[in-house]
Amino acid sequence: MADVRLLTDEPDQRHVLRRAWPHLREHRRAMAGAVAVNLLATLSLTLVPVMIGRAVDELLDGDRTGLLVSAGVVLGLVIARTVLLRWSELLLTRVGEKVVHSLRDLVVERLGATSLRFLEAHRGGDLLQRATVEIAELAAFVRGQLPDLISLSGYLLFSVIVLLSSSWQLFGLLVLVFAPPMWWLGRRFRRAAQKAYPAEAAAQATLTATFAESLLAREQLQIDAATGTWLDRLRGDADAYLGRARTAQRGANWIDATWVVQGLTTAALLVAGGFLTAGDVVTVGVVVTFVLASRDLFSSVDDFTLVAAELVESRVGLARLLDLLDVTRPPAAAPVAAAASTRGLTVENVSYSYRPGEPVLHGVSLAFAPGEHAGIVGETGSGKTTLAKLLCGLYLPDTGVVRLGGEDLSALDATDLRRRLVLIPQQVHMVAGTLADNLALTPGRPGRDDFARATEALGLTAWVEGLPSGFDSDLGRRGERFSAGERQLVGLVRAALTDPEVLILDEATADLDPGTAHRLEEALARLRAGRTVLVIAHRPSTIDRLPRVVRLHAGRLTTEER
Ligand SMILES: Nc1ncnc2c1ncn2[C@@H]1O[C@H](COP(=O)(O)OP(=O)(O)OP(=O)(O)O)[C@@H](O)[C@H]1O
Repeated sequence: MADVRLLTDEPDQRHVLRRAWPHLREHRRAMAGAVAVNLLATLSLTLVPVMIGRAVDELLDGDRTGLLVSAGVVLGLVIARTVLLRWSELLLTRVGEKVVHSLRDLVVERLGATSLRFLEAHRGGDLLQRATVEIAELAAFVRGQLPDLISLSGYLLFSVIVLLSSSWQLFGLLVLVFAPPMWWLGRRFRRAAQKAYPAEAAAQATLTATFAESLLAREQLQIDAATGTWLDRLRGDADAYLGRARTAQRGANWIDATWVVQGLTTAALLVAGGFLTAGDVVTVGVVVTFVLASRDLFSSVDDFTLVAAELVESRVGLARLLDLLDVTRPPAAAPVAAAASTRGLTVENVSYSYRPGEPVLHGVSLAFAPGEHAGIVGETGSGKTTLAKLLCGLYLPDTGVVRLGGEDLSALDATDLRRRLVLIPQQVHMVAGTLADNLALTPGRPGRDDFARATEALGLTAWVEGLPSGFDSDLGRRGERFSAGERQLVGLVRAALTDPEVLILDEATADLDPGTAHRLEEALARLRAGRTVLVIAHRPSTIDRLPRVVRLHAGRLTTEER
């Protein structure tokens, strides 16, 4: 089985910022500016208790002028802090949004370009969760908590400098009474959170995946009266999620114990301050500065505890996002082997398995000349669709090689490949919108005139004109207003717009009405000229018309029928 790197439910949390740095690098100037303004705002806040302490001393000394100056400085600091804080929040939000935006674009780009095998190996809901919910949470964190987090870090740093220079004795006391229990509580919280939050995120992704799958399969579940069983499964996932969310919540309870530590510290500062002022070691103003600053410090720690939970969650989300970006990173360009001298499309000793040790194709070798028209037939499950996907490079073979014009498909540029080889699957997928919206999903961004030219060339103008609003006909959320055959007509028009060297049509197995079957045959006959056309044929009428037919049986080529 060809290697496919898989996503991890609970990816490594270590060094997430360092790993995210390549995505942040281009924003580093804007980030540095925003952080600098934020730190200035924090410095203004840190100086307020110092000025109040000085004002208290001036009041006790009867120094009115000094008191007025100090009061004016306090006012100035508060105003400066308010203005600077708003400004920094604005800057941080702006740069944060830009980072999140570019991450989202990158995720969409990577998922769009990643291999079919990778997509099939993961539950759609998990990818959805990483590409939408986790990015949205990251954006919310950037808007809501990131400015607080930077302020808090700055505040801690400035407080230490200011308080240490005011009184080393009171500072020592503050450190002794406050820091050890806070460190211990923080450690308990971190330990609990490190396990609980990734587990909670993984359980949430599982629940999203199960729910997304039940929506897709809703019709089948109703037909089979299996909704109840499925609901049990959904309930099981929901219970698992709730259990993990509760564990995460219990971890957060450690944070509440910080209140007791805060009370103890204030009491200790007041008592020690009383003794120190009585012995003329410090002034009353310094004690006031310490009590006020420690209150600010406590409220910062409270804020920090709130932010800490969000921080851990965002870190988990970021780690899951980086995991997705990591495993979908395009491989380094392989050295291009010298082109073999073969022409057309060749399959050389190709094997493929979806699950290790269970090959569905065994050493298949085939060659289709340029301009050849051939059919691939075989019973259900014989490997026709798998072969078609290998032939157009959607899967890479486990062993062997598929070449176009002598070049290994895996060495071709992805965009070039998609232009040269087009597959029309049995079930052509449509997006919500009009026929024009769906035709626009073709390389080269074709417009109305191109649509008209392509339908004309395929003899489908009358068919389009017969639709309620021509190219503007609404096809429903997933194109459900079109039958399987009509969707294949859309696929053929898209193929005509792409103009590939090789066209592979996996014929729809659903019964086609005679009108649609005739249009498909006619359009395919017109599209044939000058290109290789391979049809995975199911209908006897198609098989009868094919000049060459190869047959697969249980993943092996059996006979060339003509
Ligand atoms: N995405 C997948 N994951 C796992 N197994 C798969 C996948 N797609 C196909 N298979 C298995 O591979 C085998 C070949 O399937 P494939 O669809 O290629 O056969 P087929 O000849 O095209 O069948 P049909 O005529 O019914 O379309 C089958 O056993 C099928 O169950």
